Amino acid sequence: MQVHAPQFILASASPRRRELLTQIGLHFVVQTADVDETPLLGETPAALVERLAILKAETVWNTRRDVLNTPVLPVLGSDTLGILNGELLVKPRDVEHARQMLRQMSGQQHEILTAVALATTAGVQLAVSRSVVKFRTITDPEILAYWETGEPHDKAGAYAIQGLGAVFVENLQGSYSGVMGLPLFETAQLLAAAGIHTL
Ligand SMILES: Cc1cn([C@H]2C[C@H](O)[C@@H](COP(=O)(O)OP(=O)(O)OP(=O)(O)O)O2)c(=O)[nH]c1=O
Repeated sequence: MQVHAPQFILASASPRRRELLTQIGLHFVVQTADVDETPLLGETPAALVERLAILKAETVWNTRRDVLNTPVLPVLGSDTLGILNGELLVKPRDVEHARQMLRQMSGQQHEILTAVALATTAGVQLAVSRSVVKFRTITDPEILAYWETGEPHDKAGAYAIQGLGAVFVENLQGSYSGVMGLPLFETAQLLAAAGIHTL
């Protein structure tokens, strides 16, 4: 088996982000950043998603610098959230919260924002992907059955486009990988600007 040297550090616990980066042939190590994801008072969703992506990247960047006191590999951080009628769609706290979000999303369009931040010795570079997702009508029994599968528990907006949740998605305008948690077009551009190429 060939062992590849890591090209960067992924500051994320999300298996989806690992999967997407592996899909485009990148080699990386994971160091998770446990950050407080609570919105600040009056903070817009766009400002929140950018702040959290930067915070995740910078948190890991700073720990690496403290521990090693040497320049380190670039650090990639990311955050995903949804917006419906100006309200945030985050990870559900419980079945009631998921039910409340999915009822509102039923038959409607919502937006998914994913921000990607790359920390390097040159500072932090940021890219944001914005997608519009249209859901078909979803019934209450479907919402409960979906909750029982476990899939929505750790997903922004309480669904996964890459999973069973795909059956709710009538159409999508934007980035499929962005909705899934890491927009590959924007991520590849950020990495390329830091000298990390996929092709
Ligand atoms: C909308 C949607 C979200 N998601 C996921 C992507 C993210 O993992 C998650 C949103 O939570 P995030 O806080 O962005 O990420 P995370 O907590 O999973 O990982 P970390 O903070 O360590 O980076 O929702 C899907 O997997 N599919 C989808 O269709």
